[in-house]
Amino acid sequence: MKSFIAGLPKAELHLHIEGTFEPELMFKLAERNGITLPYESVEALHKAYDFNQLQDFLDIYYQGMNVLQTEQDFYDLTWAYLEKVNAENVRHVEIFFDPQGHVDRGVAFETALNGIHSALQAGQDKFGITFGIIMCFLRHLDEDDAFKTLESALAHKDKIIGVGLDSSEMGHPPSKFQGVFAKAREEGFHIVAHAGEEGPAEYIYEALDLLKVERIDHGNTSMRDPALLKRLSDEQMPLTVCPLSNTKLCVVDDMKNHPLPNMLAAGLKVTINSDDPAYFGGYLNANYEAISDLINNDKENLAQLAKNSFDAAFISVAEKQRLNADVDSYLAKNS
Ligand code: HPA
Ligand SMILES: [Zn+2]
Repeated sequence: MKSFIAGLPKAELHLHIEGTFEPELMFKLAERNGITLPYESVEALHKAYDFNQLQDFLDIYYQGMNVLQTEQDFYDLTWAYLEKVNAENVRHVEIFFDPQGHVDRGVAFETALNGIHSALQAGQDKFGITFGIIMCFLRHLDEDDAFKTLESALAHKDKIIGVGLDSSEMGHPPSKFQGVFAKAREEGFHIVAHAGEEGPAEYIYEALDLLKVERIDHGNTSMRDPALLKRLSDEQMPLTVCPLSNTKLCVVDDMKNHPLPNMLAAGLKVTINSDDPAYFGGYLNANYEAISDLINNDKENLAQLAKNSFDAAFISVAEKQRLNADVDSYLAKNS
């Protein structure tokens, strides 16, 4: 099944570029920028990746980000990710970045954006991987700060396709950001939000009704609310599910108890994603491999998840059809 997954054409729709920062590259860039990391070695840093909840991870994630200083750093980070996913037959990526995580420590919005964007453009030219950039608001900060961030983005609509919401979920419901998301919609950005990773099903309703999202990032706690499940299924609202993230952050206690099969049985449009692969133990194919047993190692089921990733992407209908046809012909040749 590993080789079937490896060759399957697929898209990644839930990926924080700062979460692809591998310890080896972090040490290299720290040295280049004259920064001393609070860890002795790559191994010591790896050992710190032991999380009981989302906040444990976020503390380390924001610390790692401090190393990113120059446009070249953001380029190198993004390029390393593209080389990985190119080897995994990923055909399209929509990646998050956290501008406030950089601007608040004196790194300009444009430094981060231009570095990420030019690497993605180079990846499209060299590997044919198409892309979109989604900027996320940090929900532990206030809505004014998010408004300022949106203001910065308006000059870069050619590079940013959407707006999302991430960071510490509990106590920071989507309703806190209703105004800034209304403005982002007016400005024509696509809208997504993390909801129901740790937070209650109520936060998923808020993301749908108040932010008017086009996809839900995670959405695990919808499983506790049959009426919400029915609605998500009726609307075919895509969920960007992240299996290795879920076990690493203890959202799910064990992969064998992952809700993916129940989500599919409920008729949800589920996609598989890696979230923060440098921290959670695997890139996109490893996430497909992690859930393959749960869907009976059935090639059609795996192919359906890949097709869902194209259906849920912010690309044209013609592109979706072309990419889905690639999945169908791959399945036909490899059944
Ligand atoms: O998994 C996540 N959840 C919330 N915020 C995040 N920021 C990076 N990764 C995550
Ligand atoms: Zn995420």
